[in-house]
Formats: sequence, C-alpha cells, structure tokens
Amino acid sequence: MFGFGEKNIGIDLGTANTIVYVEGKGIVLREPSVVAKSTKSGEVIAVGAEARAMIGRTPASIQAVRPMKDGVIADYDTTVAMMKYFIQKALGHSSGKPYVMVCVPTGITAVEKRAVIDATRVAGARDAYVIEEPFAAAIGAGLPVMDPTGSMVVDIGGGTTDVATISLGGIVSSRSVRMAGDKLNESIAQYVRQKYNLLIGERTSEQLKIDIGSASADAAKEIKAVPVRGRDLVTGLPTTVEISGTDVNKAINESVMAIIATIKETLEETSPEIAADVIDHGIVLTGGGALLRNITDVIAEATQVPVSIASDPLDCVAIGTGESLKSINVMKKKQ
Ligand SMILES: Nc1ncnc2c1ncn2[C@@H]1O[C@H](COP(=O)(O)OP(=O)(O)OP(=O)(O)O)[C@@H](O)[C@H]1O
Repeated sequence: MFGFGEKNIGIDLGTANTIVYVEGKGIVLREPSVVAKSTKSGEVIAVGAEARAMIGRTPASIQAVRPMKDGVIADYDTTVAMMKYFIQKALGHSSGKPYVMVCVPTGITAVEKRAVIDATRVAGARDAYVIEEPFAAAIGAGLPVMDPTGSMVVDIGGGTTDVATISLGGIVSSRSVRMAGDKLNESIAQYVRQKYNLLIGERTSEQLKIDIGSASADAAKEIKAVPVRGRDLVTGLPTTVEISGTDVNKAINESVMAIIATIKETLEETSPEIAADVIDHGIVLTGGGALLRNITDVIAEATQVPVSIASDPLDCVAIGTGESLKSINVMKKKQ
C-alpha cells in the first residue's frame, strides 16, 4: 500500500489518554495526555505517565498540563510536543515519516479539525487524516459497520461523549456532547467541597469515581464508604472525610442524565429501520466511561434498548483508528 519500510500509525488523541496503534503491530503505547513543562522557559520536562504523576504536586517552576480539553486541542504547541514524543516513542528508531490517522469527535468545527491535522504534521507525520471517533469506536468494538444494518455506539471518553448510529460504512446520525469522564470528576470535587467543605484534587475525585462511583442510586447504597484525604476549607488543614457511594452517585447524577438525554435524542432522530436494528442488536458502549458501575443498566432502563460494553472499551477507538489505516488511500482521495 505504501512505500517499503514506511510505518503507518493510528492515534487516539484523547482528552484523558493517548493511544498509538502501529500498523502490523497493534497498540504499542498507552499514556495519559499530560505534559509537564517549565513555567519559565516552556521546555518540556516530562510527557505521559511521568507527567501525570506530577499533577497537583508540581513546584512553582513546573506546570503539568493537559493540552486536550473537551476532545479538542486547547493548547496547540503543547499538543504538538506531546504527539511528537508519542510518535517517536511508538516508532522507535525506524526511519521515515509515518502516515497518521487521528480520531476526532463528531461535533468539532472545521477549524478544530484543521488544528488536529496541522499539529499531527508538525509533530512529524508525512501526512495526517482524521476519522470520526464513534466510527472508529464501532470498528474497534467489532460492530458490522459495513453491513446494511444499523448499529449504535456510545463512546464515553474523558472530554466528550460521542453517540452515533452507523450503517453501510457511514455515520447515519450522531451527537457529541462535551460531557464525559472529566465532567464527572469535576462534579465529584464540587459536591465534596460543598457538602464536606473538603478540597480534593482532580486525581482524587477520579479515583473516587472509579472506586465507588455508580450510575444507579440503588446500587450506590450498597457500596462501602471510603476515607478521602483533602484540605479542610475552613481550617485550611489536611483532613480525612468518609465519602459514600451515594455521595458520588448524587454528584454525578446530573451528568449521567445528560449523557442519557443525548442517547435518547440520537435514537429519536434515527429512521424506523435503523431504530429496529438497534433494538435487535442493542447499544454498544466504548470509552473509559463505559466502565462506570451500572451505566449499562441505567441506559437500558431509560431507553428500553439492551446495552452492552465492548470488550476492551478503553482501546476500541485506537483499534478502530488503526484498522482504518487500511482504507487511508480511499480517504486520501476524499479529503
Ligand atoms: N473504571 C472506571 N469507571 C469510571 N470511569 C472510568 C473508569 N476507568 C476510566 N474511566 C474514565 O474514562 C475516561 C477516559 O476514557 P478514554 O481514555 O476513553 O477517554 P479519551 O479517549 O482520553 O477522551 P475523549 O474521547 O473524550 O477525547 C476518564 O475520564 C476516566 O476517569
């Protein structure tokens, strides 16, 4: 397909995590989308897991930033530096610039899409192409995207939730909302601050969500409370508070409801034929948010459609992006 020795890669450039897929090898890199920089010179100090460990713990001279926000590039130069590092790390010493396929949320503007393509080129790609995230997720989840049957995929990532119905190799209807894992973390931190006067960091609220978060109020009652350390807003001193499953459920409920509303709206605008197919095959969840406890039950109850989680939900978009490298020649002609 390409010249001898050329490597082609797929990148799931996520708000929370970046995953790199190398053609012929599969997923070779999976790291948080975080960069630590010198506040003075802007020099990159660490990227990925090493930089993530620094969040909330940096001295004034270092800043740990997440250059992607809500599924799009928030800090262009830092995104370029991060991608450059990941591309080099994924390809090792192999020579030649790669062709790169990057996934983007469905709802982004032409300018935002252009920024992703430009950043990928500046980061070292011979050329860059984009694929819509839910389409990649559906391929990665093993859905029959090319068949004349409707499939529905809901990708709940860090920055965005992308919902789409797919049939005959294309997206039939889709919605993207900037409401996903990060919003849940923010809501938990806000709830804990308001109810317990306790200030907790981004990593602590995410850990609470993963450890004791549930989308179902009933199921949340059964979850054991955990001690959480933070700073008391009144005394200013470090302190420990017990946070329950119900606390976390209450904190995230509004965001979960917004995700469900988006799924319902997308279902409402599909043709009767596709809706019938979706009822037969069910809705498939991908992305890290699919791992939230009882999320399948609450979506199934609200939509009256069976819901399942793809195997390896965190990897689906990257696998689908990688798989789509096969069709890069066709996409080249279209762009
Ligand atoms: N067990 C879990 N329970 C709930 N949420 C989880 C769990 N594991 C991971 N997550 C959440 O999944 C999100 C990351 O998912 P993913 O890697 O699919 O997103 P992303 O691709 O980086 O984001 P986006 O697609 O929006 O750009 C984070 O918000 C993380 O907290």
